Amino acid sequence: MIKLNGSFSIIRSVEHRIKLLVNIMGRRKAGFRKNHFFSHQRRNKDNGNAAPQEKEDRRPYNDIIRENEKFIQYYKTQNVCKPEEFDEFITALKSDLTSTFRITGSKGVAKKMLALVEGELIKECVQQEGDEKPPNMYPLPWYPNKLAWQLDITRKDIRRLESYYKLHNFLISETEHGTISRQETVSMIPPLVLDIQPHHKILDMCAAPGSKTAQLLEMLHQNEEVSIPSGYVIANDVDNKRCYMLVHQAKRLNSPCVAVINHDSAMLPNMYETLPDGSKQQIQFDRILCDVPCSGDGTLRKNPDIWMKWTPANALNLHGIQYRILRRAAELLTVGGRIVYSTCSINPVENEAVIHRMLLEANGALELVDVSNSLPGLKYSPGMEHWLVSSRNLEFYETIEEVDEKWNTTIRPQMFPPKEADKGKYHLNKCIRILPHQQNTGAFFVAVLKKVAPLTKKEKKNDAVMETDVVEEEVNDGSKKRDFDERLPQNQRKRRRKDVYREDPYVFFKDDEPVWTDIKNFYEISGDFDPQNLLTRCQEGKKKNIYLTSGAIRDLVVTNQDTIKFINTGVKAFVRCDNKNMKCAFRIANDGLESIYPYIGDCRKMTISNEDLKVLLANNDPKNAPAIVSLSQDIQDQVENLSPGSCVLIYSEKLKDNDQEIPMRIFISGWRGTNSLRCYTTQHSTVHLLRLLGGDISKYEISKFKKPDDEKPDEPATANVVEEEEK
Ligand SMILES: C[S@@+](CC[C@H](N)C(=O)[O-])C[C@H]1O[C@@H](n2cnc3c(N)ncnc32)[C@H](O)[C@@H]1O
Repeated sequence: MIKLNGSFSIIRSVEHRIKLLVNIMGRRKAGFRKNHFFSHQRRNKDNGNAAPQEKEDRRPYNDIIRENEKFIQYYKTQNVCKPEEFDEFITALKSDLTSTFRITGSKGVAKKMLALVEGELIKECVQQEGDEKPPNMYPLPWYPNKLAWQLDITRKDIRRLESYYKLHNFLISETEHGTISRQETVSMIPPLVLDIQPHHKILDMCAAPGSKTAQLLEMLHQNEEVSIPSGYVIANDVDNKRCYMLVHQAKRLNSPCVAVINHDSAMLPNMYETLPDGSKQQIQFDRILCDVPCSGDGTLRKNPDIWMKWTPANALNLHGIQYRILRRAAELLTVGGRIVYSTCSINPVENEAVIHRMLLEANGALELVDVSNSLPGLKYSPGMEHWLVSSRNLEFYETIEEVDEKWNTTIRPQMFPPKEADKGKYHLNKCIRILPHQQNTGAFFVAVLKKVAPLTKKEKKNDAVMETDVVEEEVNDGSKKRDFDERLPQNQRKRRRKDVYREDPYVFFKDDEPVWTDIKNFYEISGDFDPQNLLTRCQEGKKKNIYLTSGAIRDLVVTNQDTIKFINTGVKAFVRCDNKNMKCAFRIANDGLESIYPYIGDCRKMTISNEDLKVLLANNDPKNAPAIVSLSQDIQDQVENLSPGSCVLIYSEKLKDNDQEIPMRIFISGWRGTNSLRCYTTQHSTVHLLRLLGGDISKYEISKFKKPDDEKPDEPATANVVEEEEK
């Protein structure tokens, strides 16, 4: 055992012992699970990582003392960075985090957004009057196509300083519209190294609030030629409330290829899919993200309250659940598939120790992958191959044999590093550890694992299967199909009966769905479209909204809805609108338009010019829709062939990229009235589109700092309407 400074290595007084006991008993009362793995319910809502926030700790961040002697001693002893860098490491951790965002959307839209960010945004929003040196704003070198940007302004300042209100408005409206994602720099890394392809079956095991799920979905939709990719993302979180944050994320991205589910991922039931011959087979995922719950000390810059409650015990308590989540992921992964394991913790017990334990148990079936080449320019430290395990009192141990008996329940043998002779076997140096001073970010840990062989059942020891044993389910070969009703272990079957499913049902269309004939005829939907992928959320009565899923998601929901708690799926494709002028009771919704557009007949499509679209956007109040005669002759000619009702407006532009031309196409749900034309857009989308088209957005550029009397906008100000949600 290595003893540090005496003040930490022993419990000094009887009073202290009593205090500790009372503390522990208090916690037990509240429920062990709640205080540990489920404590995210009380954590900062935007990352679910930080240590539990006690009531008495709630104070303004400025008042928080960013000191913790144990923390300093712990990481100094662990040698997380070179000794000469340690002060820089701590200084960086004590400073506030800067802001970052990613540009998303189709290639064309992203290109145009990038031009705005590089041009106007810097000039207008960042550089302030009289600023000699504007804040630095730069693209992250390792993120493809300059689509991720870091601003050396803190998120707090952007929110707080009046001079940045335009930047704040920009970030809010574009985030709500879905064209940018506000995401921490380091949090962008796991999806990048998962190497996603559009046909992949992807599982995001701990997904809420969903910034990485969003990134996974964007990557799934990378081939713009295909409106509905064959792959999908299953986004899971154990916390029911946080699942609805995932629903919000998924809604922004309008994908028919995502389902949100609500389970403890360490015990995620097997899921099944239907083969062409109608038989069922267990799903083996191609890619799995395990962004596990963690102590979150890598987020100290964003969540400084962690300074006050950090202790080595947090990591010891989390190691078990982190490992069990990773182990379940390894079971659900196909051979040849990839897992990314990530945490925003600096602690090797939550990082390398979990990976080492997994590699050891997998016995050669999993290998660490070196992904350094896919992140050019990223500064990081290689994974640690040696670390110490410390008690909550900062007694450090090299091996399990040294551990004092009193820590037997908290310090486990699997938390220790590989023995010197075995070091080379595991290549833990292939893990990536990002420290805050390396490029002014939060701290983060990423490991990429590849499954090279099926997991095998380990030998039983003393007639008892060890807790750590890995058992691969019988899967995938068709010959080993399991009785469908028996796929859950006993304990989960009981639990299922107790569960109350509050979600509305997912009612997929049948072949002869009565409303479908009208929709199909009115929009001249092509025969390639499978109406069975449409669903409603009500069994009976008038259908209000009709949602679309991909065929694979439909099969997943239908096949697994008895055992999987689906929280949400489907993108809104049609909305009821009982307008007597239209021969169909449903209008097209903007949300599903990108997916459904190729199937809609030309009879309901119109092309629209920049000028006409700007006029529609500036007047999209239904009572004030522009008269058709006030629009261009081209629009008037097209309208002649279009009966009143819902239609698609198509705006196209060709963007120059060196010698290449990149097409940008935007689809908007429109309404051809008897004498007028309008588009359906929310205020955020209106602002976004006007921005993209070079229109006037001055009436939306309202400073939230101005008192209502100073300025009376004729529409509510963007910044006042929606509060931002960041990760
Ligand atoms: C680090 S956060 C995930 C952040 C998310 N991946 C993102 O990028 O937005 C960890 C999440 O794990 C969830 N969680 C904790 N224990 C879990 C478990 N056993 N199974 C599934 N999710 C769990 C928490 O509710 C929390 O939302």
